[in-house]
Parts: sequence; structure tokens; C-alpha cells
Amino acid sequence: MAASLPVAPASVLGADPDPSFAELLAARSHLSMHAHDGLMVEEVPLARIAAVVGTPTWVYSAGALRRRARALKSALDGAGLRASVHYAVKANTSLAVLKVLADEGLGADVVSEGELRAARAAGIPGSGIVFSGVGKTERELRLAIAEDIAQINLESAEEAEALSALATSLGRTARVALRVNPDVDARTHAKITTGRSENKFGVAIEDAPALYARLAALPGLEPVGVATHIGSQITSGMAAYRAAYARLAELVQALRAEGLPVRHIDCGGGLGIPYRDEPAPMPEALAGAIKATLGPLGLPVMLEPGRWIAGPPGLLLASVVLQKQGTNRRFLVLDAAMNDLVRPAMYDAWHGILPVGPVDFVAPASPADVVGPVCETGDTFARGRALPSLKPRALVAFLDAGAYGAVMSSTYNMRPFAAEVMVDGTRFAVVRDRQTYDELLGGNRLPAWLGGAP
Ligand SMILES: Cc1ncc(COP(=O)(O)O)c(C=O)c1O
Ligand SMILES: N[C@@H](CCCC[NH3+])C(=O)O
Repeated sequence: MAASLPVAPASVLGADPDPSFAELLAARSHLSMHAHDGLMVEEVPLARIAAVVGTPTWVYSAGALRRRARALKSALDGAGLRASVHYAVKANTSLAVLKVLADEGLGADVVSEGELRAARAAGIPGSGIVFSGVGKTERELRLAIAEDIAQINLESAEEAEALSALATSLGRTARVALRVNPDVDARTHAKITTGRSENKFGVAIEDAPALYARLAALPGLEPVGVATHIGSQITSGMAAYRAAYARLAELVQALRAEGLPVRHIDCGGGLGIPYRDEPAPMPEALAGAIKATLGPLGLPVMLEPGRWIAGPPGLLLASVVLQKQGTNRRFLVLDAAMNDLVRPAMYDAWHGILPVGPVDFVAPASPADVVGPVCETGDTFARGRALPSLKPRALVAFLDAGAYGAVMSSTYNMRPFAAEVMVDGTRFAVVRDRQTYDELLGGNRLPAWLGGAP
């Protein structure tokens, strides 16, 4: 049920005010503020989840995941593209999330044995799986061959030679695509741009024709296409995508002129989401950019979106431990920390923070620094954020934390991994148990010479 509550004040920081609570809510249709139950995900009050599961807890909306998977596919269909979507598993590896997306017919883009196993465990067939990554081990390549996955995206000449030798020794032929680095600037955070020549990913586009010919000549390999991925959280429009895809199109024409077979093009991921008030790139725009640049080739395309699918449907639910008055600063100290959600510490990322209680939602707001209890100054989620005065045990939600949230958490400061919950309509379920202290300590062993069992 939508909020019929007054609009909370925007940030008091001035020139570029943060979005108000009401604006944040309005842009996220799986969230609503109920006058009695507080902030809800679909039909489930977050306060109920906190009462049953505790905090910190990741909460995912199955409905929002399904809607986004469908929206992406319909944008691609609408542009008349023959396209397959391979969800980038790295964004969120929860089996429940993967199962929802598998049920929507999505394939997977994986970068490790663990991700390949997770995708298979969720029921994604090998024929829907693409394996990317700059350093796949022999063990991982063996598994990829055994699972007969759709394609292995090769990122170097060295990897091509190694895979050829391995596949030949196994008496198999591996379908491969060549990941090229088009040397375009995706104009995103320096730590997550991948398509510049100085980045470690892919092979230089100038070297691609010769290497593709080599793939065709090597035993045990069947080159089926070319791939690229220029970076993540791309919100600067379609120019970088267009530049990269135009280079891919030229490459494909050059390969065809040499009589080399190209069956499809892997366009990568990277579509950004509005965490704060960034312009929201729509899948229709990406589909249009693909159509305009690659459409004339008449080939099927593959996409590898991670964040766009899994980001907005997830949040991190946390409790206030205490509110501390510092020198000219108010600190809201939470039970969640940088070990749970590392993006603010790692990339200075901005996440919307909403109070969960209906009373807190409409109470007067003033600037607060929102921090965790970890012993690092970087354990700061937000500075000067307009929030009401919150009592110990009040709940807050970090928005858009479904992608690169739980997957990047650690147990730093001996803090267990948080629980994960999925909401679907009126029901919710724990989809990953909170790590226990026994599990947290369990992997430790004392050698005999320190008193451990011989
Ligand atoms: C090869 C590859 N494909 C897809 C993705 C998914 O990116 P995003 O979550 O930005 O869509 C990544 C991560 O950036 C990647 O490295
Ligand atoms: N982990 C990054 C994105 C990296 C994308 C993976 N190649 C983030 O949280 O924004």
C-alpha cells in the first residue's frame, strides 16, 4: 500500500539535495510505507522480518527481480533483436535469486567454479552458461568442458593455447568467444571500468583478427563469436556502448572477410542504476544502441547484466545500536558495517537510507553520519545524511543493495555473514541462514605444536 504520509524534508546540505524519502520510495515500486506497519517490501513489513530473523539481514523482492528480468527481455524483443540474457551471477549468488531468474528463462554469466556450480544448482542448464574472467584455472576449464557450457570467453592468447591443449587431451571441442578490449572509456568509477587498454581484461582489438584466426586453427576449439564488457554502473548514456559495439561490428566484418565464422556477439553487462539521482539508463536505450551498431550484422546477441537485474530488488536491513553525539556531529551507529555492505567504503558509493518505522519516516530530519561498529574510519555509510533522531533498535534500510552487496561481504572483526531473506507477495523465507559463531570459528585448527589435537 502506498504511503499517504507527509513528504520528509530533503537533505539540509544545500545545493545538490539528496532525494527525499518520498522520492526514493516513489522510484521503487516494490517498496511502500504503511502508516501502521512501516516500510514494506511487497506485502511484508520489514519490522516483521527483523522480529523473526534479526538484523543485519539482506532482503530481496522476488517480484522486483521478475519484473526487471521481463522488462529487459521485452526491451530486447521490442527492438527486434534475437537476444539471450545471461545474468552476471557475481552480482548476487543467492540460490533463491538464481532460481527466480532461471525460472524467468535467464542464462548465466559466471567467473568461477563456485558461480558455475551455483548456476547449475539453480537449474540453469550448461547451454545457458557463459564463462568469463581473465584467469580461469585448469580445474575451472575442465568443469566448463564437462558441463558443455554455451561458450568460454577467452581473454588472452595464452589462455587459448592452454584451453586448446586441455580440450584436445579430453577429446572434446570447446566453444569459445574472444573477449576484446575496445579501448573505450565507460566514464564510470575507475575501479570498475574494464574496457580501456590499460585494464587487464580481454585482448586488444587490433590483435583480435589474428588471434581469432588462430582460434579457428587450434585443435579442440570452436570459435563462435566475439565478446566485450566495458565496465559497470554505466550511467553516462549510450555513447561508450555505441563506440564499443561499433568497433565490434568492424571486427566482425573483418573476420567475415577472412572467411572466419562468427555466430553471435556477447555485448557484456554494465547497465547502471540510479542509486541517488543519476539518470536511469533504460534497457530500451541499450537495445537501441545494440540495434543501431550491431543490427546490420544480423547476428544473435547475448547480454550479461548483473547490477541492473539484482541491484534495486535488494536492501540491507539494519538496526540502530545507538545514537552518539560527537563534536558537532551526530553519529548513527548501526549493527551493519562495512563488512556487510562494502560499497560505500570501497567506492564512496551512495545508497539511499530509509527509516523503517512509520513514526521515524515522518519525524524531523537533521544531518547524521551513518556508521558501523567496525574499527575503521572508512566504516562510514553516509555523511551528513538527513535522518530523524533514531532510538536504539530502530530499523533502517539501505536501498539498492541487491547487487554487489552480500556477495562482497566479509567476516572482518569476526562478524558473521548476515542472513538473507526473500519476499514474494505476502510470504517471506530465509534463503541463507545467518552464519553462526560456531561456523565462524569452525574452520580454525590449532597445530599440534600449539596444543591442537595431533
Ligand atoms: C564479464 C562481465 N560481464 C558482466 C558483468 C556484470 O556487470 P554489471 O553488473 O555492471 O551489469 C561484469 C562485471 O562488471 C563482467 O565482468
Ligand atoms: N563490485 C562493483 C562492481 C564490479 C562489477 C564486476 N565486474 C560494485 O559494487 O559496484
